[in-house]
Amino acid sequence: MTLNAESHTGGHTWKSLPAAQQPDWPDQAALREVIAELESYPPLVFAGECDQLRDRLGAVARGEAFLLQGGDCAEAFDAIGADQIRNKLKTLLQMGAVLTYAGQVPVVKVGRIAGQYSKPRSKPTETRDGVTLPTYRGDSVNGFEFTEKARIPDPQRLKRMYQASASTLNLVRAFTTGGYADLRQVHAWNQDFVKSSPAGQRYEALAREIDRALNFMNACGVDPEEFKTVEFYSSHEALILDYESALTRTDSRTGELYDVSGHMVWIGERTRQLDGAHVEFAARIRNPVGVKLGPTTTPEEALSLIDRIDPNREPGRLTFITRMGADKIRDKLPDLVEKVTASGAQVAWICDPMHGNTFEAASGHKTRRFDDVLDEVKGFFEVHKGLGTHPGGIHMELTGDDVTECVGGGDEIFVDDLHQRYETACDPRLNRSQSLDLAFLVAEMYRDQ
Ligand SMILES: O=C[C@H](O)[C@H](O)COP(=O)(O)O
Ligand SMILES: C=C(OP(=O)(O)O)C(=O)O
Repeated sequence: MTLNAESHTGGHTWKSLPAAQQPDWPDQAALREVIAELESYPPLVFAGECDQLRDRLGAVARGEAFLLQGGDCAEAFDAIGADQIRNKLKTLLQMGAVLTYAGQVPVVKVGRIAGQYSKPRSKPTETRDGVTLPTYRGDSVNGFEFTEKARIPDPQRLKRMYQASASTLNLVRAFTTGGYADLRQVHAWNQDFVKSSPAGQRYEALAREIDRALNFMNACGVDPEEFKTVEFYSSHEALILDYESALTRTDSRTGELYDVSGHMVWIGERTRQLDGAHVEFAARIRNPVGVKLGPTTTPEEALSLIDRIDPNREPGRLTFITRMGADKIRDKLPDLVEKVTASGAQVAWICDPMHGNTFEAASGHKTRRFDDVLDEVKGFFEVHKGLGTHPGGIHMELTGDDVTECVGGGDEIFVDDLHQRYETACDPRLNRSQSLDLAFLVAEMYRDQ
């Protein structure tokens, strides 16, 4: 990987195109200084790791593996302590164990982590008690606090985003390769949880089965290295192009551009304009790329996105993350999948059952019903079963903490409970128990498929 001056000018074709959802940085000189500094920082991930993830996602696209992608709606600079990161990872590892064992499918694990600091918003401003301020756009841009000062976009935050991503990724790498993620730890990931929750108890029963299987293999003299570490990748929305461009480098092996801020990046529902900068950016980098598709997406748009981002029809290069809403998925998804499949493209189809199912509770909290989330996933599986295509995975907003942000689940949270631990900076996340409930139900759906 080299830092090639050329890559910051000639190759960055997206810079001349309109980019939606960008902050109004008030101090352009300060922004330029920050960008120059970011350009001198080392990569957070290596191009070879991105290639490896593209291969793994190729297996998902071919129907040989399942993608579990999840994490915070918005990571926060003040939440990068070891416990918080470990809790998130633990939840994803537990979900991965459930899907692998109960679903009997290899699971590709990708966090919404170590870079998910930027949020596209529906409105540019927010009004409280007659006071109107710029909306919060993620810790990479401005502060969550509702004050004039906090809400001014500050480019220094882009450096903090890099630093927070680096610290998080460092710990994630340590946890996933340093023994914590060893499959013989399946019980340890559940210790603080088992007694108090039905999902934890169900998980414990599964962990005992995994243990027996491991003991059996051990007794047969088999103790594969694959069980001792976990392959885990980072991902985030490539939203703030000043940041992503500064972290886009030319790979010395191939001369190709890679966004080295994360292994996989995705383009959101609000920034996937075919003539916009984000799609051009996605087309130019070699990382595996996701694109969110909401209910208004036409098959023609999906096909044009494929032509732009995956012209060589390379399985693993492009992942379509559909987020239709439980009430629309059965109507909207079939036409998309049918026409994309007929075109010969082999994209990975992933279900985001979160973003189409948000509503505001009477208390003013943005929330989601667990049952709607589940129903969208069910619809996703039904559509793919009907068409004979592969339901490739799920994309979740979740946390390892016992928050009360989404209603329902086995350990039921009611609308009146929302205020108890409502901690998200933007959208409501499934808590650990709801995440595990969902993993068990998805594993059943996958096996039945
Ligand atoms: O997480 C996704 C978006 O940033 C979010 O749904 C936008 O939320 P808003 O409608 O409150 O702006
Ligand atoms: C903003 C997001 O989703 P979408 O683009 O699908 O609304 C997100 O996943 O954080």
